Amino acid sequence: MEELSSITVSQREQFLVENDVFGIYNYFDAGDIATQKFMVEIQRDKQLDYLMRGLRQLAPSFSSLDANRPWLCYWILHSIALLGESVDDELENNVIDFLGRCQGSEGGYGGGPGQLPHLATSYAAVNTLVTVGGDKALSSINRMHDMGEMDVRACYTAISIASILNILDDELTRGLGDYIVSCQTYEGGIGGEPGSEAHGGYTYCGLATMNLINEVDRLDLDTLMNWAVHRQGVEMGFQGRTNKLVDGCYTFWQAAPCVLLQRLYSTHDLEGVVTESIIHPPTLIGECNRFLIASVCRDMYSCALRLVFCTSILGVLICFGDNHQIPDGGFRDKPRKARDFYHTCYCLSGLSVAQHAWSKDEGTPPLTRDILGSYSNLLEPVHLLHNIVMDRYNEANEFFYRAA
Ligand SMILES: CC(C)=CCC/C(C)=C/CC/C(C)=C/COP(=O)(O)OP(=O)(O)O
Ligand SMILES: [Zn+2]
Repeated sequence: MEELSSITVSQREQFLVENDVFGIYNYFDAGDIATQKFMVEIQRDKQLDYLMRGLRQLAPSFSSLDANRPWLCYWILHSIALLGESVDDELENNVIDFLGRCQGSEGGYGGGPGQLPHLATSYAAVNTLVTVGGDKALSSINRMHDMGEMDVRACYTAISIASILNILDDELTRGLGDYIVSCQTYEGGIGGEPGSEAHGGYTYCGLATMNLINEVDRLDLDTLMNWAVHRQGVEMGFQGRTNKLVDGCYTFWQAAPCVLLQRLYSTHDLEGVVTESIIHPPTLIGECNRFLIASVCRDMYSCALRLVFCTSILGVLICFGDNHQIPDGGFRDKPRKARDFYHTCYCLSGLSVAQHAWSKDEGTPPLTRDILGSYSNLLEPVHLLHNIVMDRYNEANEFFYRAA
């Protein structure tokens, strides 16, 4: 402890996280096959139980999230959809009715009934209604809109909503590409505003937006990719920004950009950059020095990419949602933190992205080697630009195409 007193707060926190995480990996490595299998198994029943209970009733401590109620609907319903399940008609109707009461008279959704509409809660509400699916949910959305804020998350939520609802036009996209390009930093990632530090959350938002408005080639994609793959630390999880702690939710915010870029490189015929890698999830389990592998591969996209995906799956399953420490389902930020619906949503989303990263097309299921643990861990694929389960997105796409 004497040694610890001479280091900074951040170094101390990093040290403690590494200690926790390596303790879990050592426990995993020392375990027999049955223990290891159990630790990497997504316990669907327990996850669903946690999510369903949250959808019906929340504890009084959730009152601090009163301005985020559409987000709670999205985190929970999207997690349920990722697990390949849906809710009964009564709950669906309650969700549609509740979100209807959050909708402003001039369009947009507030954080709760009577609250001012906000782009972020509008994004959560639209994604929830698309996830619920069906004419009643989709036709409950009033497609009028009103712009307000100015940062990369606001750009993304507005464009994501407009794209899904089929109301994207030149007026909405004018100057947007210039703004996002101006938010890409010297590190390669994207910050929330010009001059701000690159961060995984905004990098996802910026890259997804540039894809949606067909201007992605204007970003420096090589430095972006380089920045994103280097956000994975020795703990195997991802950090949101340089020198910060890993956190389970960045498994989505950082891995989705990696997959988006990988697909972009493939369609631009730059397959040499992303070639088949020799490292597969089973090779990593119980194997000697995974950290050595990480450092050897640091500058090779091919290895780095597959490594990113398989180690992040391992990390997420045993550190952010491990069965021996969160026996009742749910995922969390990091060891010692409590589970919550936000981290459950984004850990599961990141797992899905990683599982489906190597599928050739939408209809082709992933190979067994790309699913860590049993194949029953397979999650539904998501639309990378909206983080909505693919078949729900396709239904909404057709619906709003007809409604145009
Ligand atoms: C569509 C949508 C919801 C987008 C949100 C994207 C997102 C997650 C943005 C992150 C914002 C941010 C700077 C967090 C830093 O928090 P921190 O300092 O507590 O965390 P850190 O140490 O991990 O950076
Ligand atoms: Zn987080």
